[in-house]
Amino acid sequence: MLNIQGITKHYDKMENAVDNLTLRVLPGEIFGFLGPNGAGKSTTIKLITGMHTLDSGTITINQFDIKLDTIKAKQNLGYVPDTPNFFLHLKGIEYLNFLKDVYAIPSEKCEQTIKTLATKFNMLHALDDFIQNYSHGMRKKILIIGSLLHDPKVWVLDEPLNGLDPNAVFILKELMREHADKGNAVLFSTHMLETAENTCDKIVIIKHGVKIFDGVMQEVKHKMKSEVSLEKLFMELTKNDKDIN
Ligand SMILES: Nc1ncnc2c1ncn2[C@@H]1O[C@H](COP(=O)(O)OP(=O)(O)OP(=O)(O)O)[C@@H](O)[C@H]1O
Repeated sequence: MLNIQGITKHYDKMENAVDNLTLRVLPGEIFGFLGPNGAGKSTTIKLITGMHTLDSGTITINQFDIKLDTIKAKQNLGYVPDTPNFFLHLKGIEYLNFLKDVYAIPSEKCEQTIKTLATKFNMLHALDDFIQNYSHGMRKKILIIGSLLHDPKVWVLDEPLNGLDPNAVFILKELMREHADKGNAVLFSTHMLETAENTCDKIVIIKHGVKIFDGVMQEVKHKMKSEVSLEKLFMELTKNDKDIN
């Protein structure tokens, strides 16, 4: 459903920020995207969204190529950026209604989704306030709500857990599971390994833009013949630069 094939991106530095990366997120899967600071996670996610252009490789979102069929690809994508400081001059409800118009979502359906999600995230009371006056976590929540209004086939979240309170983390994990269980694909980046371990069906670890692990925890445990934690695996892989996959 999300198909990333041999993508490469470099900025002005000599080395690639993302280097020949391939990964697939299938319908029904939650994919955890891990890696040390500067590994290339946000760059990859921005390539998926079309905010950055690919040097080479292809990305398809529900079979629509982000380069060749940009509008359709974006219609199938829900995106939560890592920094939530957007549309600060709008009220929460104005931002959500703006998205309703952009994605041409029927009003009744949209209102219902807003009500359901805002209630879950304890944001109903804040919808008439300006986003500028929101806390970091509230800004994150309004972006999460907005990213789901059009019921995207592929939901991509860049460090969504940062700044959320424990209740919101719980709700978000539930929403990711529900969204995947409806046959959609979910990919999120995080440094919170314990959450990744208990939320994700599969994980990929990258370093210097290169994939160093891609698989399911059960496979890892089997391969290493021990009950290894994701934290231990991560430390080992990112320290030694070894590809055990
Ligand atoms: N706009 C940019 N211009 C130039 N270099 C950039 C830009 N954005 C990212 N980079 C570089 O690309 C590399 C990958 O950065 P990226 O933000 O994708 O990493 P990340 O895995 O998301 O890191 P973190 O976990 O710290 O958020 C880094 O070396 C970074 O300095």
